[in-house]
Order: sequence, then structure tokens, then C-alpha cells
Amino acid sequence: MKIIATGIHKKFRQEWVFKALNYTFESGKSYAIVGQNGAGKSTLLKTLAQYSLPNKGTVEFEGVSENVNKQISFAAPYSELIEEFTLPELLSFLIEIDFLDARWDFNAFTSFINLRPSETKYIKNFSSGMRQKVKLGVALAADRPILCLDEPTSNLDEAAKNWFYKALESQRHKLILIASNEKAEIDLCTDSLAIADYKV
Ligand SMILES: Nc1ncnc2c1ncn2[C@@H]1O[C@H](COP(=O)(O)OP(=O)(O)OP(=O)(O)O)[C@@H](O)[C@H]1O
Repeated sequence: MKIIATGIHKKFRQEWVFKALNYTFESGKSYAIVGQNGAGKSTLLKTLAQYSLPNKGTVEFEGVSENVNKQISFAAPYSELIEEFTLPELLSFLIEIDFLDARWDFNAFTSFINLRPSETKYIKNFSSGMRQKVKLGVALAADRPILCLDEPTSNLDEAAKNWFYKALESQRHKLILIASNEKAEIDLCTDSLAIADYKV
């Protein structure tokens, strides 16, 4: 599978975030999207995932015959969980809509993420680190060939970061995109794309 970005430009009002970006992303590789705060990392990630349209140019998925959304799992600080659910309810819902395989029941998932909240605790009452671990766990557990992660270790403690680094190793067959300015996250990737190279 490939994501092929051809001459993509993105702006908000009169402000260009990136221009003339040509890049091919392939399965089996991991790409760090790097740049300073406000450079456009999240915007590029969303554009590549086809959550946001470029003003000019195209993003194509090679080797995908059906709905491209079903090829992607995405986790970001701004992505949302269903706050009114408990974790068992969230997992049942994700299995019901075919986002997760049926084997991801509460026991399997909590042992995968190495975090076992009370089964009756609402997600709205999870701490920010618990929330982030659940988002990452869901994204990693989904059997989808493209993994998009924005600042994946934000709010994670050292043990949770190490869990993520290890969990990512089992995903190396996927096409992985990580938007980050954390050295440890960038170092996980095989390739790197600097937004600053696409400003003029
Ligand atoms: N929906 C929007 N409307 C207007 N401007 C936006 C919108 N989304 C992003 N921007 C602007 O686009 C630029 C890039 O934002 P983006 O969030 O992609 O940067 P980033 O590199 O991910 O930043 P950070 O490292 O701080 O998370 C910023 O100037 C931001 O204000």
C-alpha cells in the first residue's frame, strides 16, 4: 500500500501551511513528520489521512479498492473517545462497528495496554494519560494497514512510553505516520519529512 501526495498545497485563509509537497509513503516504513510548533504537522497528517482536503494537488491511496477511511487508524490529542462510555462499553462498540476484531474484549485489551481501569469508570473520568493510552491502544489494536499518530507519547509517563515503543515494533509491516517534535518519537521512524522544506 502507498499514499501518494502529488503537489499538495494547504492554506488557512491567506496563510500557507505547506506548498508543492510531493511524497510517496509506503507500507513497511515509518515516517516522522517534523517541524516546530504551528509548522503544520497535524495539518499534513490530517491531509494525508484524507480527513482534510488540500487546496491544490491530490492524495491518492494506491492498492485500495474500497473506502479509504477503513484503511486508517488515527490517534491524536484532539481525537475523541466516547465520554459517556465505560471502557468495556467502548470496546463493545468498536467491535460492533467492526473497528476492532472480536478478540479485543476488556481482558485482552487491558492486558495489551497494561492498564486496567475499573470496569464501571466512565471515560470522562479517565486521567489524560489513561485516555491517551486507550486511544493508542485502540489505534494499535485495529487491524488497519495505515497508522496515523499525532504526538503519540503526550501525557504518557516513562513506563507508558516504553510500552508504546515496544507495541509499535509489532506494527512495522504497516504504513506508519507520526507527527512529532519529540526526539524519541522521531527516532522510532525510518524516514523523516520536515514541513519547513515545503513552505516556499
Ligand atoms: N482549522 C484551522 N483554521 C485556521 N487555521 C488553522 C486551522 N488548523 C490549523 N491552523 C493553523 O495552521 C498552522 C499549522 O497548525 P498545525 O496544528 O498543523 O501545526 P503543528 O505543527 O501540528 O503544531 P504543534 O506542534 O503546535 O501541534 C497554524 O498556524 C494553525 O494556527
